[in-house]
Amino acid sequence: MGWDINSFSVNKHSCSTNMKLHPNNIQSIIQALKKIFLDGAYADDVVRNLLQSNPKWGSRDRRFIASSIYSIVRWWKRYVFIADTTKKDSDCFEKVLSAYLKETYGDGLLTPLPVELNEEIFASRIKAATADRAVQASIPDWMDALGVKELGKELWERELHFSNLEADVFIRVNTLKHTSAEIIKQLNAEGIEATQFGPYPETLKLAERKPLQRLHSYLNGGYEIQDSGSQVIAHYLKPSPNAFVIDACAGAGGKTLHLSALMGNKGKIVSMDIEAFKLKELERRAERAGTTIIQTKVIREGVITSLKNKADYLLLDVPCSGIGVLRRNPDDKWKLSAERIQELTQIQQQILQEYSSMVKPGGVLVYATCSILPIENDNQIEQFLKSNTGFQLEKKQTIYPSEGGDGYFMARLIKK
Ligand SMILES: C[S@@+](CC[C@H](N)C(=O)[O-])C[C@H]1O[C@@H](n2cnc3c(N)ncnc32)[C@H](O)[C@@H]1O
Repeated sequence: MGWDINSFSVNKHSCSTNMKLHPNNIQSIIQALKKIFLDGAYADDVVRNLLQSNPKWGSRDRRFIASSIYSIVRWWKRYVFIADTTKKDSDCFEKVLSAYLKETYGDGLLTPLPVELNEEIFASRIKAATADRAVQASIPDWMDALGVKELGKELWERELHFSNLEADVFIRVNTLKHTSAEIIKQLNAEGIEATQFGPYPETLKLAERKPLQRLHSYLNGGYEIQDSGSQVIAHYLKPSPNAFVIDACAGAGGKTLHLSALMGNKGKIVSMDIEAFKLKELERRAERAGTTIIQTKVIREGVITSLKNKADYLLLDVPCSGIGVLRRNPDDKWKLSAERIQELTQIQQQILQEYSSMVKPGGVLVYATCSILPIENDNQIEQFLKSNTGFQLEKKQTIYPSEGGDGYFMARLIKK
């Protein structure tokens, strides 16, 4: 089934309730957008700092400000088009915000917009936006062209639609400490509804987005916030208890922690990364999770060769474009470039070629990305297998955003 271009629906949560705009809120949103689009700051950081530095704002204002910023980041290109402006205009951000507010709240607005928009022109620009998929779906032209080239029009349009929806919140129950039923009960007591999602009992989906980090259930290490697709990867590696596992691009340890739980906290995991600060965060999370089998190691010269033929299981969760997780990180659309993806594919192949030497004969390697593009996924595995005939592909899988979570790829290889 193809996707109708009009299906890239925007903020149709159009509120019929009356909406008053406070000048302070408007200014805060405009300043935040300038930081994101002019200074290159990340939306998450900007929103967090803004809310933290204004503790007196009420919950309604906080929600309005955060959701306006995130929605405009997601739909930036479309609103720039509708407002008929460019970043070079001195009132670009006021116009874009006005277009967003007018479309979202319509007649419910009780105060004037930052910039008044002509009714007829506004309606005709909304209509004209539908003539161009990259405008209507709000993505850069180069990304739209790459998506079609990589996936074909039908699949790309479908995944684009799902990549523009607001992301659900998933958690992974820490089975070293609790069952899913126990966590569901604890969350209910804390006013949060959660249900099991997908093939694994430890994956729970929350009924609505709520801050979790200050809840007892979270602080006690009962669960981690982790997308449902991301939770498939540790199951793909499927390490047995007592095995020697290397997680070579471990970052802050989302997958390491899951692996240690699947191993029942038995065996050994060496979690490595080139960034020491990420491993420090991993150590903090490991302590909260109550796991004791993880050792962290910053990758320096000689580290990889010192582990040659040692791993029963190796996870390569390589750096990637993040095109599978755009609905969670919409500002990546504006920060990525075709050149950066090219560079990433070279790094991915280098990591595969070099780090695979750590797998012992009979051992298992899982290569994973949070991308749905074959250039970062299937093609990398194909290229690797051509020059590494000692490995054989056991299975591979792409998880698409249309399946409910974020998009991921994983391939499981066996060393003969
Ligand atoms: C997709 S992220 C990993 C996410 C992590 N596995 C998790 O589950 O939370 C990729 C990681 O690779 C690291 N990285 C980048 N280049 C690397 C290299 N040459 N060797 C090892 N790690 C690298 C990055 O610092 C980043 O933390």
